Amino acid sequence: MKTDNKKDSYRRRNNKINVIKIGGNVIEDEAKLTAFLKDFAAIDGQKVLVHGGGKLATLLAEKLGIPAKMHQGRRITDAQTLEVITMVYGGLTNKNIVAKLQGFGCNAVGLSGADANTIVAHKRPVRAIDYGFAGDIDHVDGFNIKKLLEIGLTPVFCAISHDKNGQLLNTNADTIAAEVAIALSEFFDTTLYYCFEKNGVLRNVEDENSVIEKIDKTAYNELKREGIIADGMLPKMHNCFHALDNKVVKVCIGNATMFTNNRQLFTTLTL
Ligand SMILES: Nc1ncnc2c1ncn2[C@@H]1O[C@H](COP(=O)(O)OP(=O)(O)O)[C@@H](O)[C@H]1O
Ligand SMILES: CC(=O)N[C@@H](CCC(=O)OP(=O)(O)O)C(=O)O
Repeated sequence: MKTDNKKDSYRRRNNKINVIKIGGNVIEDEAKLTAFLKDFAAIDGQKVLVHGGGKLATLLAEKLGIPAKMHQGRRITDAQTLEVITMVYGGLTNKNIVAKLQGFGCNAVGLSGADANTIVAHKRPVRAIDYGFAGDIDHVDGFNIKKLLEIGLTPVFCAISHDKNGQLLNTNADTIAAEVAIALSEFFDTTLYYCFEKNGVLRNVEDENSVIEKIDKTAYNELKREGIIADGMLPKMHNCFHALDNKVVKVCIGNATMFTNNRQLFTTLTL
């Protein structure tokens, strides 16, 4: 109890942090990605970026003759696919993002979960589906991430974890963002933003003006039942509520332009 009070008062005194996840459709669009990174660099205070890149991995794998296999939005990651995603997420995408952020004056450091032992996972056990080298997170080292922030660096995570036994694992970027936000909530008041190409959770996925501004758990279940939330939005929202259930203060889903466009609507999740 004593330790909790100490942690809480440390958090209240100092610390707010934004954990921001950017999705694959924005990453794939050079102009949109650059605009987003410029906005991200300009955000005041401490921040962490988590990026996906699933779309680019699919494109490059196919160019190499490795067909992408997905099940319920998760990539089935065989040994060859693991090589591709390591090159794409940990290499090309992560390093490009870090270089662009440096160009915008943000001192970013690119990380996979193996770096500084930040994200430890285990290979998902084979049940009905064998996901191959897909990792389910066991632990995020919020303390090590805080250390990087304290020396003025902005961590930029790709969607790769490791098993502490020499094995890299592919882990969904939305899940990484939620677990990083949860781990940092031990030290900070944490807000988690999921940014993508749409304006938020939409009542009609074809209509960008149909943003649902607030969704609580009851509304979430109803929207699922009505089929309004589907596909990639299902695991994303599951991650949102998981974060809110675990001390993340605020969770929003919105367009990658939401940080500079004051009139932009977005969705806020509440318990
Ligand atoms: N109600 C909804 N509102 C917005 N997007 C939705 C909705 N239902 C399903 N989607 C789909 O979910 C996708 C976002 O999930 P995903 O592709 O996993 O995101 P990301 O690009 O962040 O990885 C959107 O591109 C959209 O096609
Ligand atoms: C296990 C698993 O599915 N990993 C994801 C990681 C990338 C990701 O999440 O990218 P987006 O955010 O752009 O979708 C994948 O390989 O597609």
